[in-house]
Amino acid sequence: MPQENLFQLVPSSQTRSYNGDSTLQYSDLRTLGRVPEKSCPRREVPRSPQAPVNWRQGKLLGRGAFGEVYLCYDADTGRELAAKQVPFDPDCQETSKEVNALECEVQLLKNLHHERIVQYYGSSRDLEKRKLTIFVEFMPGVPTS
Ligand SMILES: Nc1ncnc2c1ncn2[C@@H]1O[C@H](COP(=O)(O)OP(=O)(O)OP(=O)(O)O)[C@@H](O)[C@H]1O
Repeated sequence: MPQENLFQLVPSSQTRSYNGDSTLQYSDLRTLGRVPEKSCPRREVPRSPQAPVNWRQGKLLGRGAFGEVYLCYDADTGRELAAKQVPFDPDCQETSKEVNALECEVQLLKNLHHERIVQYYGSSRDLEKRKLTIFVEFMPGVPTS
């Protein structure tokens, strides 16, 4: 199958990325002496990972309790990620609160950098499609479900 049929381009104007930064980084913890220098070998992860802006949706990787996970191609960096899509009702105050809480959680998880922890890159809310997309490191060996 030609490469262009594998991904669907998601224009950045449709999505609202939540890339706000919290200030405490792994390296800050190291400086503070909370993490031993040798306990965490560093990976090639940007200091402050960002959710992709222009990205293409690829094949379905699996389904979980809260939504579907798709392969995602970041058109700006050429990187492959996994995009977890959680449907929500933007007109419902209750679910909007839950989505806010999820976004905050992703913001915290973005600051965890460890080779044994899947890297979070951020999230974006699409009100039109009524979905919150959470971007995480793509783990090629994970069996599809
Ligand atoms: N980072 C990833 N890289 C590759 N595939 C993934 C990744 N994350 C999830 N998947 C695939 O998507 C499926 C669903 O994942 P998801 O995290 O939504 O659900 P889960 O692991 O069952 O946990 P839960 O539903 O409790 O959140 C997984 O079983 C896996 O096949």
